[in-house]
Amino acid sequence: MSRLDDIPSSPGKFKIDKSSYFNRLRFQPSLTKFAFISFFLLCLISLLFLRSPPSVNSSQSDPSRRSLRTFTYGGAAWEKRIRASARTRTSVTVLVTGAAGFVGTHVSSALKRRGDGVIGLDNFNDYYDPSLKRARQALLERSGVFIVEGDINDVELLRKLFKIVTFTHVMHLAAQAGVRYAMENPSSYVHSNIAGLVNLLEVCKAANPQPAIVWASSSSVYGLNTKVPFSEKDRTDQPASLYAATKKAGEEIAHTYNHIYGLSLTGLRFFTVYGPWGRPDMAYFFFTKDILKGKSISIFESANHGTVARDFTYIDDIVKGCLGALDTAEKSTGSGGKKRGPAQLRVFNLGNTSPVPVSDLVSILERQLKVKAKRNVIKMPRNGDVPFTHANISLAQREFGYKPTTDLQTGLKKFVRWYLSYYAGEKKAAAR
Ligand SMILES: O=C(O)[C@H]1O[C@H](OP(=O)(O)OP(=O)(O)OC[C@H]2O[C@@H](n3ccc(=O)[nH]c3=O)[C@H](O)[C@@H]2O)[C@H](O)[C@@H](O)[C@H]1O
Repeated sequence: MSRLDDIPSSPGKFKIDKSSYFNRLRFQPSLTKFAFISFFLLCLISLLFLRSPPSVNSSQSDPSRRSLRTFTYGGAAWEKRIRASARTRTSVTVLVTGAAGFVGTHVSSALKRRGDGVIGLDNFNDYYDPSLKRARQALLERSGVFIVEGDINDVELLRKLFKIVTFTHVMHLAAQAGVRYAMENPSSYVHSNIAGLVNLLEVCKAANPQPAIVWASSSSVYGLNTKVPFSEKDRTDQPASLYAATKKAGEEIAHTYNHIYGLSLTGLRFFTVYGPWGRPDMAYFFFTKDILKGKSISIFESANHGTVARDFTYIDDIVKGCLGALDTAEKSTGSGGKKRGPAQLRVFNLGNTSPVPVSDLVSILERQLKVKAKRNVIKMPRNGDVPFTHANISLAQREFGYKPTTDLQTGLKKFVRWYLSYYAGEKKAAAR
């Protein structure tokens, strides 16, 4: 008879006779008992070892998982810095995720300037040059904002922060940005924009009191819509990129957490934000770099030589919109994971309401930089881009007086001034 024949055909019939097993054990000599206990302890230790978290600061080689790095945090000095940064002269204390990012830095700085308590959180990933993020961090530190290094997917860290500080608000700006990069690294979008959002909302929902949450959605949710200007009431079910799809998913997830847990949630659909301390992956930024280097730039055109245009929005206008949304956010109604009543759920466009063709953006840069661009006009690749965006901002105007005041010419002038001085400074530092 083979050993397989010992196993009954139905697993339900297979029962270990525990009583006889333990009875047998009881009557063994003490040496056997000792051997058994030692073996048991050894197994337990091995199990604990296998389940222990990865070593601190271990970096992952898979680029899609680069932001899963673990971080060192904790300790009295760390908590002291958090408490100091959270000190408020108003009644508002905000956790800003993505604080070392472009919008995150500007918003954190504005909140701190007006007296709010601000704690930043950022994973400093290498989607673009991390030294720029470090420079933004240094800027914020000088104004008293501490950025905790960590990932929004780290539930323990989030819980710890909520234990140390009573946040009245969360300004959730951490995300995997960029429309075209989604084709290169799709999982990073799922990781940050979906899993990270859910993780954060889970911690917020369980907090007592629950904070009100304002978060970054995107103009890209309008996808292939042709009706302009884009209004919040328009359909958003034809995203052109995975980035857009994850932001749209975020809006649906927000609905769920509002409905079940009473979280107050406000999504802001940003329209191509630009300005000083901006993102190097965005066209206005790398066009500037390439024009100065004498490299050719690709300018996309849509079908039949159509113009590709964007409702470029200056960072200071976006910051005003973020603060307006935060100041009009009502309190969440739940506590400790239980809903106590209906809570606020909002979505706003934050755009400039005047789309500009990309070729005009290049002409403005040429004038500001005093260098002629080497233009290479090509058909827009199928890369997730949409031909145009145009915001209707009447809702944000009505709700919190949102009124953009910076045109592209003025905004780019400020950007170019910053760009030249920032990179001249970097060159000088490198030469030293
Ligand atoms: O509003 C948003 O929600 C998004 O805004 C931004 O996306 P976009 O509006 O696509 O900005 P950006 O890449 O600067 O391209 C600008 C223009 O240049 C064109 N473009 C681009 C590259 C190129 O080589 N040539 C070109 O013509 C291109 O076709 C486009 O017309 C953010 O990156 C994104 O994270 C998200 O926040």
